[in-house]
Amino acid sequence: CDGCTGTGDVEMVRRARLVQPRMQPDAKPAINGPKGPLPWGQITFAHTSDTHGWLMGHVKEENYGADWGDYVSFIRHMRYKARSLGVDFLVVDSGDLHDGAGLSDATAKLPGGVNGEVSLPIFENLDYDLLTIGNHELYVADITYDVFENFAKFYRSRYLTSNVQIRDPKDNKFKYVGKQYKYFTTYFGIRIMAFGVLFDFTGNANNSKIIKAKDMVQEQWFLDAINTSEPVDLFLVLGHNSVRSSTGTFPIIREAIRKVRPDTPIQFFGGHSHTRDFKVFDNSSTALEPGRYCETLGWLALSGIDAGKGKHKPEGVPNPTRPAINGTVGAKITYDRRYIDWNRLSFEYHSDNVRTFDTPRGESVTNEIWDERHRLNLTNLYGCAPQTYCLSCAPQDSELSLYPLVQKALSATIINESRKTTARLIFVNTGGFRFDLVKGPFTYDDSFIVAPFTNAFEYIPNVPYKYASQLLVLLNAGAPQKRDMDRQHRSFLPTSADSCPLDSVQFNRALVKRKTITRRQEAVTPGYTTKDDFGIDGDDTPHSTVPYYRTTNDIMAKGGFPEDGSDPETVDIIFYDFIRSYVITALGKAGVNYTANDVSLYMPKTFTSNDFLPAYAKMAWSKDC
Ligand SMILES: O=c1ccn([C@@H]2O[C@H](COP(=O)(O)O)[C@@H](O)[C@H]2O)c(=O)[nH]1
Ligand SMILES: [Zn+2]
Ligand SMILES: [Zn+2]
Repeated sequence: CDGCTGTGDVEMVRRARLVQPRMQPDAKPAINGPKGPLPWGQITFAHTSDTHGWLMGHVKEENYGADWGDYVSFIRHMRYKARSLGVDFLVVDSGDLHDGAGLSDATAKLPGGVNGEVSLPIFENLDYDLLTIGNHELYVADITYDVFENFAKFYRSRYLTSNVQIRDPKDNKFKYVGKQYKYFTTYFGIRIMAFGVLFDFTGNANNSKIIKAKDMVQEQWFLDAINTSEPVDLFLVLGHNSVRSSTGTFPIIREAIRKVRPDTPIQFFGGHSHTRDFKVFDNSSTALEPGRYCETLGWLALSGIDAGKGKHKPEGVPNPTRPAINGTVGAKITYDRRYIDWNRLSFEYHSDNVRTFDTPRGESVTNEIWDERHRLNLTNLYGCAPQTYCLSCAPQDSELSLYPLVQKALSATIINESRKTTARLIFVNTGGFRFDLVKGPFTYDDSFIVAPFTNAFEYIPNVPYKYASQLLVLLNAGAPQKRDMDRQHRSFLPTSADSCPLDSVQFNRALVKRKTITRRQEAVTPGYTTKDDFGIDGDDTPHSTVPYYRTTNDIMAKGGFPEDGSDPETVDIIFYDFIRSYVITALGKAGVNYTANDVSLYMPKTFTSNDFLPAYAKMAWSKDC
């Protein structure tokens, strides 16, 4: 496979932008397209969530290959279209901007750097109407402070954090990261009261505070906001908050608003569970959730609000016709929703703008992304993965799965020289692995895509084996450290089935960012197949379903065990700091008590959960892809 060097210089990037598609003669674009025009209502919303730094798009997957510049261009066209249709259009985001891709995460590894310091300013090229905070803005104190000092100040009254505060180091006082609420009137006259509510998250760093939803709804400022004497035609509640799972707190907010406003429409925009979803609460209250990782743009059209001078039924476009609760006669509010695949074909098609799609701002955002990709060395090659290892496309003990590879890599790389004669058991949470590891060049960028967190390897020395040997079962029976189990899942889908893994730099212009992607006519491709409260017709591009297998909370790797197969007397128990409390609890259940004072670092602080796969790739995989 020539050209698969996996490295690149600035010139190469620039040249790659100019070259024609380098497809195999028989390779077809692995993409099929939208089923038809989007619905537009009296007010229509474009909704992102859980972008996790994927602003470069999925460079190895054409179906999710649009970058942030493409999205900026798309929104510009859609704002124009809304005005010409005579309807309101709002663009909203539900948080989790960090942890998941090199563009956001690599800066934390630079001296004095912070995760997000490059990606957030790129994100800011989008003129969002409303945004809110996610839990990934709160795990690390420096990130929260950066969001408070820069991002929240950039979006000013549009960044809503109704229940999240930060301790400002300047005066040691707790302050809201953004604003608690926003009251505003849209261009066509709809009067809106908006909030931004994070689920009851508890894993935050100690410079922030999350007020539980049940407490927030009793606070005077909230009661004043929902009881305001100003007219409110529509409540908007953004929230990094699953619309369906039991961890979601939207029902609490809804109940509080409904007590004083029984009939006012309430529209929720959720996130966090990485799922495409639409939930109906009552006939004028529903919630949308738009998936993850710049794979989906959520779209919601809503009509029937008793206000404003915008059209309820714009001409020449599909209008929402469904009441929230199926079969309701005479329902005032009607809805429709769509989940748009994040690619150029979808964006160009829906903007009715194939020839002049790229706006100057969109082009410059794309250029900035690719310059930063180079500056941050994201295409640096560790080795060539001999196959694709997936998170959920196969049973977790299958050779197709990522987890046997993780076990092998942990055994080979997590060795403390001074302890190497002591047998060790290494425990990691499967929630720390976020995306498939794809066949071909495994780069610095891919290291964040697969395992973005920088959790330390800690240990408890010399634990009697009779207790340690029970640990995995107890961890997996205990409280989950991973994301909700009911998430929608999707595995990696190669750009074209048998194309050679092109140089990661060239993936962009050569395949993903071709000006106009040709629609594949003959068959649907694998991808998201969503079932929500409105049924199975929400996906904008129809797909066939991909297989999905669940995983356990944690997995275990071994090292340094006696060669004769006998059990050691004692072992070192090694684990990510992220799961320390679960390990201590589980050991207690096994019958032996330890505390945090018994825990110390096993590997240097600088060798984290993000480093062991690169270390393994360097030692085990060829560099000749
Ligand atoms: O240091 C960390 C932080 C998080 N995780 C995992 O991530 C999920 C939460 O991710 P969302 O995108 O908010 O759903 C958490 O449940 C952990 O599984 C981690 O492993 N290490
Ligand atoms: Zn997330
Ligand atoms: Zn989240």
